Amino acid sequence: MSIVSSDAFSVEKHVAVAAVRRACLVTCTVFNQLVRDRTDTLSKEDESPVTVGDYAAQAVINTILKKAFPKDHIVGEEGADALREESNTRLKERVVALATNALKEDLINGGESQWGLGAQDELSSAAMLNAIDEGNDTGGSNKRMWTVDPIDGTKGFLRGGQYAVCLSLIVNSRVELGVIGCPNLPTDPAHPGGEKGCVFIAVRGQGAHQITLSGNGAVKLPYFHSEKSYVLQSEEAKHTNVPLIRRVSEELHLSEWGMDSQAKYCCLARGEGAVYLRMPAPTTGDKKPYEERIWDHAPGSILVEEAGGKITNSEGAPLQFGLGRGMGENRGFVATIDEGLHGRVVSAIKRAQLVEDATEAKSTP
Ligand SMILES: Nc1ncnc2c1ncn2[C@@H]1O[C@H](COP(=O)(O)O)[C@@H](OP(=O)(O)O)[C@H]1O
Ligand SMILES: [Mg+2]
Ligand SMILES: [Mg+2]
Ligand SMILES: [Mg+2]
Repeated sequence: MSIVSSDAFSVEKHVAVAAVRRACLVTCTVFNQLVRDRTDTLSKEDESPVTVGDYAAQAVINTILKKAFPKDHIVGEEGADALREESNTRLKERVVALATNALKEDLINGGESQWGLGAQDELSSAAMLNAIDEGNDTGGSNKRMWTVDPIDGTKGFLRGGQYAVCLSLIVNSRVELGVIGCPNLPTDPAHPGGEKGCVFIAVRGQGAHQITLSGNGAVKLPYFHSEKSYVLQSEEAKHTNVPLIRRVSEELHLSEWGMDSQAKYCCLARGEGAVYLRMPAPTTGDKKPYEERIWDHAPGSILVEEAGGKITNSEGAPLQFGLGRGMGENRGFVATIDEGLHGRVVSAIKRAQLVEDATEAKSTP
């Protein structure tokens, strides 16, 4: 029999919160200084955007993780190859400067340990790029590994909407800890125009909490009850199956709420939404559906579970975090706080898929 003490993963939690808060210093600076005039953004091979903020935030998080837990593996979204190209020297210099500043800055309410760099410490450009590349682990089932998504919802970030800095710890395929920073999310759902900036923290068996980005307070999730019942879904139509979600929402009398990033999981966990629903976008020809990545769902999934909710794929099966960087065949995601509603959503999806299949069969000559 294993005995788990109630403060299991306590050091990991403090390190993860410091890493996410420091990474948020980067993303807020980048948004205020750079994104507004649309500089320092590259397109990745899949045409998704990556900004100076994605690179610098991953450098900050990985530097802190490697200092605290040198033996741990890291599965991070970004890699530093593009920054090593001569044509991107200016971008590289900005990344290094931004990451260095965020690692040195005093973290307000950072507690005893700031998990940053001392004033005298310097990291070379090469060391910073190597830190980004520490995130190139392939993932897998029997290891202790962190997932890092330095900016989740990069498109939301670029349009001044929701985005999230996301970190999780997975041990032998099970998510044990998740920390999500949402700099643009109101701290109080009852006052959407009020203070913004939240950090969400979940540890397996210890519940889920929200603190402010400046490190104040701790509210246990869920704590809010929204008057309307919302289905939270991607703002980006290409990331999901919009017509199918519409059918499910209509059947269950739920209102749709489009939002970028894992901020959706956070809103669900605190009680603002009823369902998080994500279904693979329809593909044409032989093209396979998009394979989801572990860093896009591991932190959000533990947040929902520790808030008392349930998350599975659209067929009611558990999510797979031990297959590698990807999550295997994409069957979508269903998360709810209310367990009874979860089953109703899974059934409604089945019915909506039958209608979808019948419509497709009719239109195929
Ligand atoms: N075709 C697709 N289907 C589903 N998800 C996709 C996708 N293309 C990219 N994504 C992922 O969707 C994430 C954003 O999710 P959401 O739609 O909930 O805002 C992106 O994270 P990044 O912004 O970190 O790249 C990216 O990993
Ligand atoms: Mg991306
Ligand atoms: Mg992401
Ligand atoms: Mg990202």
